[in-house]
Amino acid sequence: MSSSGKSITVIGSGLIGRSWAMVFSSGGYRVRIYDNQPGLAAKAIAEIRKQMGELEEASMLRGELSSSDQLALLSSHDDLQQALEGAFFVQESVFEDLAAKQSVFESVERLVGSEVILSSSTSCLLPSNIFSAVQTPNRCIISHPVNPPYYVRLVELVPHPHTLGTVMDATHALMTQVGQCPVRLNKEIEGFALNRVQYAIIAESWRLVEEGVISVRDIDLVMSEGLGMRYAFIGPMETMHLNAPAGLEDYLQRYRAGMRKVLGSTGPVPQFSGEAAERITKEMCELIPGQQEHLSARRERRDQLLMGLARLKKEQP
Ligand SMILES: NC(=O)C1=CN([C@@H]2O[C@H](COP(=O)(O)OP(=O)(O)OC[C@H]3O[C@@H](n4cnc5c(N)ncnc54)[C@H](O)[C@@H]3O)[C@@H](O)[C@H]2O)C=CC1
Ligand SMILES: O=C(O)[C@@H](O)C(=O)[C@H](O)[C@@H](O)CO
Repeated sequence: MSSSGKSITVIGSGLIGRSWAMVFSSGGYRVRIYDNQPGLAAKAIAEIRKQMGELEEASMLRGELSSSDQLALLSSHDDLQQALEGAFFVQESVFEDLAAKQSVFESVERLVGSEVILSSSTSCLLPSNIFSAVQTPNRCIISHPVNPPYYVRLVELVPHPHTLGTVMDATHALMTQVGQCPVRLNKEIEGFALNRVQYAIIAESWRLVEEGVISVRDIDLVMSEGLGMRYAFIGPMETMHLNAPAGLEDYLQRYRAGMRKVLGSTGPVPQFSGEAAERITKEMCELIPGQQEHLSARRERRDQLLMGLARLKKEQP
């Protein structure tokens, strides 16, 4: 898929809209950014200019083009029709509010051809709800990024019940071409995949802290120094596979009872409020300033871990 001369419109110039603009322009696409708050899209470009300069300075700018060439692809617009001119793909990134998103897509559909792909960045809203007022939902899709999208490249592609396979394929190709890592969901489900897993982890972590089983600091270490060190490089399926030299049945034989006992005792979803919330916030404010020194040690740990995982794979039959 060539980007030359092709245009993408980003609607909403906040944290995610800016990130999308940087990602798409890194792939050589012309990007028109629109925000309904006059002047905000222009401010977003000024912020992007600053970020791209810093990234280029640190040799971390994505794509083949220089920062000035990428910036030349960006334009800000306070008029929606102007922003949509020539777009083959529209990425909505307005507030996580169903009515706001429905209204955006109603307006957009009146201004673009039926072949233009309409995509939402929503974290959790279902496509069948977001696009409920769209006359031609077969060109609609969710492209859910993960914060910060410029560095965390996963994009969940979630179809509306009527989304065409060609629209899923074209969006997958676009996201791959701009360097993201798209995954395909075969149907819509609350929370998609990433947030279903993320919220399950958050719920159990919250419960263990709220019930005084473990401290705020230590539950985060369970993730950052334990599961996260593995999950940064291999997923849960590969983890099971590598943890069972005698095969998955062997793994399940060993852990099935334990998994059932643990999952059976996880109980109702926590309130996510009250004393635990205050305690977590207080402790995080005390902990975070000291975390910077960890980051510098990460690279060495990462290389050691990759070596360890490579050895695990080698030992596989
Ligand atoms: N913040 C995060 O970590 C992530 C957010 N998302 C999703 O991305 C979307 C955007 O999130 P953020 O960038 O964090 O929000 P944000 O609040 O930073 O930015 C939203 C922007 O949209 C603009 N806006 C609101 N209504 C508009 C309209 N009708 N037309 C044009 N512009 C409009 C606002 O002026 C604002 O600049 C949400 O759906 C969110 O759930 C997805 C993944 C991660
Ligand atoms: O965590 C993320 O970056 C994304 O999964 C999101 O969609 C939102 O931030 C979400 O987690 C907020 O609940």
